[in-house]
Amino acid sequence: MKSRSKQGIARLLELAGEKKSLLIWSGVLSAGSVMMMLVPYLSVYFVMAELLRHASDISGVDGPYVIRWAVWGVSGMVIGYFLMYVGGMFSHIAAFRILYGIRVKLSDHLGKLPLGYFNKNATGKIKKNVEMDVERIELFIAHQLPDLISTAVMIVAMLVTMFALNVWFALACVIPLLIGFASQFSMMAGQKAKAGLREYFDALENINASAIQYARGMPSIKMFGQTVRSFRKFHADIVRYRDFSLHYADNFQNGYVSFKTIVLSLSTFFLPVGLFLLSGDPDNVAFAVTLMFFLVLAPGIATPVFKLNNLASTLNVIVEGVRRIDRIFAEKPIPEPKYSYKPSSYDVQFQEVCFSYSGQDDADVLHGISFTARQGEITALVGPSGSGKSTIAQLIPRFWDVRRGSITIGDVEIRNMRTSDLMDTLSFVFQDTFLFSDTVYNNIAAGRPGASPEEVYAAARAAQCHTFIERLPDGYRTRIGAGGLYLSGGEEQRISVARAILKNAPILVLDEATAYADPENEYQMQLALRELIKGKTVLIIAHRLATICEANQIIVLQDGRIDDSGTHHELLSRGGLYKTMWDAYRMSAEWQIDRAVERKEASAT
Ligand SMILES: Nc1ncnc2c1ncn2[C@@H]1O[C@H](COP(=O)(O)OP(=O)(O)OP(=O)(O)O)[C@@H](O)[C@H]1O
Repeated sequence: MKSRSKQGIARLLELAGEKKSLLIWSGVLSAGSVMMMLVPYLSVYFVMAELLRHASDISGVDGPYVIRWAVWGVSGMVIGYFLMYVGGMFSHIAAFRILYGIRVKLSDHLGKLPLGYFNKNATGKIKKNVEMDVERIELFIAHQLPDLISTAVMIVAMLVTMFALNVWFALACVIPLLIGFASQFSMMAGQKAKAGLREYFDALENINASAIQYARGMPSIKMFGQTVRSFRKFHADIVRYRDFSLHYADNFQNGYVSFKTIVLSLSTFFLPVGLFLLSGDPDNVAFAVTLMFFLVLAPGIATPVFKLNNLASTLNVIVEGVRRIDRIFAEKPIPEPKYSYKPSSYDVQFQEVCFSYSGQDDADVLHGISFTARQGEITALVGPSGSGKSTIAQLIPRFWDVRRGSITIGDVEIRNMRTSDLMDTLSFVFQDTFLFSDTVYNNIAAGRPGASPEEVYAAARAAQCHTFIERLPDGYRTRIGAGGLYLSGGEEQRISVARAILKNAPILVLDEATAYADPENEYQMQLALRELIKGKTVLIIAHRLATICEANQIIVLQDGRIDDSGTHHELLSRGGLYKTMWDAYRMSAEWQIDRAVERKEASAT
């Protein structure tokens, strides 16, 4: 926990771990490079001084001395560039290693978070944290950090030189500089500025989240003839971002303008001092040279000072970015047990399970659910929409943890199994199929890494998808998803069934697995599933009640409670909610048949 107290660069370095030495080297080399880059300035000074000293008799100039300084000047520049190049290499290597490290850590951590986290945080927001904030860190480490060091060193070196040459001139430069910085600093580093930056990040995250929602919702927007303005959230977020940015920039205006005016007019401050002192001793050549040197050097300090100012504001952005990345790391993963128990049998038992998505007991969507899905049997969950079927199914792989009660597999509470062990015992076919942007083959093979091609093809055959895959342009090598081919809902679902068949886990959860299948395919899939479920604990959620008539046990749910349970015939004979649902289902099926017959007769006449 101690590490969490670190912030900004320190936390970044901590995240960077062993790559710290590269950063230090890059800083040292950048500082060295800047020192070398100052040598040409010094050489100009000494050459000028020599020339002015012998202005009345140029033949008295020490030629070898002038040449020596010229060589020093050129060498300093060459060495400076070389050090800058090597330092840049180091900082880039460090930056990309850090980028890689943080991304791997983040994705690993995100993978362990309960699904509730993704519910609470929109995809766009997570994407911004994982992509933009991390990317900014790379930019900062690779370019801006060495720049920051070299700029700071350059300013210090220039100031030291100034003080060495003439304390009064130097003070006449430094005091205005400090006043300028103070006016900037008060605006940039105060609590108000920090809060502003936080608000700026929030506005940016909101825009990201609503932009993604906007793009995803495009079919509905088009379908219902909505305009951009009518997609209120996105529009409101854009307006909020604009207003906030303008207001935020406005706040800095006065400070920045006075800072810039002061830094750009440093000669206004030291020139009167210089002329006043020179008027008392007009023949002092050395003093005149120093004044001239200041006239060259003082405007030269403006560039690094502006740079330092910009980099300092970037630093604030980085600190806030790191804070947001840390916020993801601070999210608690699903707790893993110290020792993982492995079940020896695979009955799935719910005991008095209560659950709410928010964690609050007054928002429970499941109330005291108890049932056992036996190994080798099919248990079906039925009930009206929103009665809690999918929630029950998703508690088994611990997408969320129960609020009260327990779920056991065999004799092991699932919270006493490591996630990897729990996942090994489960195959899940979701209502909303998710396929990776990858080849069809890899999508199926994801079910069991290391499976042989024959096993992958056999799973595809069993899931009734081999034939349509063979017909795709590149067969199993066809890429699907973004940048590839799109499949129909039924095809996607059969590929996910093939994935589950390949995994061949002892517990199988099918959440509307045949929802998209047409009658012919549904029959084929039923055959495939019959093969798949032999000897396994099977939990099926189905709206089409015909597909679960033969289940060993049907659990009827209503409003998150078990209304009844039994076999199809038992439930029908009791005449409760199940019978009502069955009658409604039959009627709708008959209505569909009647409609089909009518259409056929109409087309025949
Ligand atoms: N991610 C979620 N966050 C908050 N509430 C949710 C979430 N998912 C479902 N719910 C709520 O939990 C309750 C049960 O939903 P669930 O999806 O389990 O029902 P279901 O019986 O599977 O419905 P359907 O047949 O329509 O899929 C509903 O009131 C729903 O609004």
